[in-house]
Amino acid sequence: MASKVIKGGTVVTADLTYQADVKTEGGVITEIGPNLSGDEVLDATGCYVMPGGIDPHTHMEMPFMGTYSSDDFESGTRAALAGGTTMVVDFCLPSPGQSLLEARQMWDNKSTRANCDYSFHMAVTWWSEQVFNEMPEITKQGINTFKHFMAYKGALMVEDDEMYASFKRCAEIGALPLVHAENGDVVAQLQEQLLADGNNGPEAHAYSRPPEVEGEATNRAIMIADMAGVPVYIVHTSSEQAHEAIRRARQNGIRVFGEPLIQHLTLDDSEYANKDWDHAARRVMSPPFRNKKHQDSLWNGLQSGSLQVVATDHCAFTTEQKRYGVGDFTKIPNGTGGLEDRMPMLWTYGVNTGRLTMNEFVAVTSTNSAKILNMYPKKGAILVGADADLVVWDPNKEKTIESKTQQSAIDYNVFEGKHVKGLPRFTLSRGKVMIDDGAVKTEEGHGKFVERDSFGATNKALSKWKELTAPRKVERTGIPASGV
Ligand SMILES: NC(=O)NCCC(=O)O
Ligand SMILES: [Zn+2]
Ligand SMILES: [Zn+2]
Repeated sequence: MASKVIKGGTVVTADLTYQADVKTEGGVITEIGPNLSGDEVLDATGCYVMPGGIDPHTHMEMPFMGTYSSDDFESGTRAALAGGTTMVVDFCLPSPGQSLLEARQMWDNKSTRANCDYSFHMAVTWWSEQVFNEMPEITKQGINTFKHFMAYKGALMVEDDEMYASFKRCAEIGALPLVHAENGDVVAQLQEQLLADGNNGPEAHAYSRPPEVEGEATNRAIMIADMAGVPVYIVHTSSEQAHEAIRRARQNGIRVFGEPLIQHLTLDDSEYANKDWDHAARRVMSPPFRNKKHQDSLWNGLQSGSLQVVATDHCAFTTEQKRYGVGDFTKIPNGTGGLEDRMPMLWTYGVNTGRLTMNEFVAVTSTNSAKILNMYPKKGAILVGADADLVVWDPNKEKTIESKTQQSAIDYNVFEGKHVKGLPRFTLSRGKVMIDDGAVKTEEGHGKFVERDSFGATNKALSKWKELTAPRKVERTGIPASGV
């Protein structure tokens, strides 16, 4: 591949902002500095050159609620690149009783179509000696994160004893557990009651998942992880109650990460009151959208560092699929899209409003994920030797989001009508220009699997600490004779 120089821009990383050209060759960054030359020049005048976005939470072609999410690895990663995201981390989802290795194979087959690099989390959807035995093999295959669902009773949900066993296994093999934290038993009861009362519309989805079910489960997951001696990552943190549990734990020295979604940061629960059934159902996801108080809490968490990354949980269903739930909200496939819009929306509502600095933006959209998931500085960095996954960000480029021009395969967009200012001029995946001033030049199959080793920095630090503070038998002399 010919060398390229990104010229005349301002490099923005998680910790620095400076003027420099960036040269790429063979898919990696080879030089950073003034007046560089190369075979091809990309004009970055007036732009910020940033590490490409990493979305740590997506679901392509996910088998869920009797259907499959509609974006596959081709359309999903095309949408990602169009919005400045150069890597996604998707979930291998074994069906109950299925081997983890077999599920991995299935996701390998689907991901051959990816336009950008990707990695996988492995879900623990059932528990047995087989799962226990296969977990280390999965980490040897470059997957160091295991997802647990505390919700979706009767489907993906695991019980506390299973979660504790799996967390302990994660601690042994240096893996990081991820948790969807909602109290699935309480949700199931609330769903039943709402339906019995004739509350069957999409708004009842939100009523059945109040912030308390999330706060309780988040706290429980954190406490169980701490007892198992492993750090924990809470996905789609949407409420003050969940954030409060994370914040409190972090202040007490517990290793926990929190991941808000761009949807929860920028869209609120008034959407469910819309008179149009389709409008409300299209926004059904778990946890549901919250009110302004919760949104403020999430923004504050990103700013103060108690929440670390912004994801999408991209899991896109068409209107036709959402209509499976007409007359029974519990059958509306849960999930929303957002891959193309995460970076522009966060820039517009975060950086342009002063809630986030540009460096904080890079941290929460890219670098923090790379560090937490143990792939830094290959990903998430602008350093010599790092992969040339880059976005040349034009802070003056604007558009109104509309589904008719989006890359995603679905027929609507939950951000429809939002005006964003700040968009990619170029998006590069390992040095290849994929988005060129709005023109999509993606290449199906270009994406490669990114291996992530186990025993990341946080696992190492926590296991050392747990060893140091483990219960120890007190050795005594002169023990009195038993009283019996
Ligand atoms: N979030 C959601 O509603 N759908 C995707 C699956 C999940 O992450 O829970
Ligand atoms: Zn979830
Ligand atoms: Zn998800």
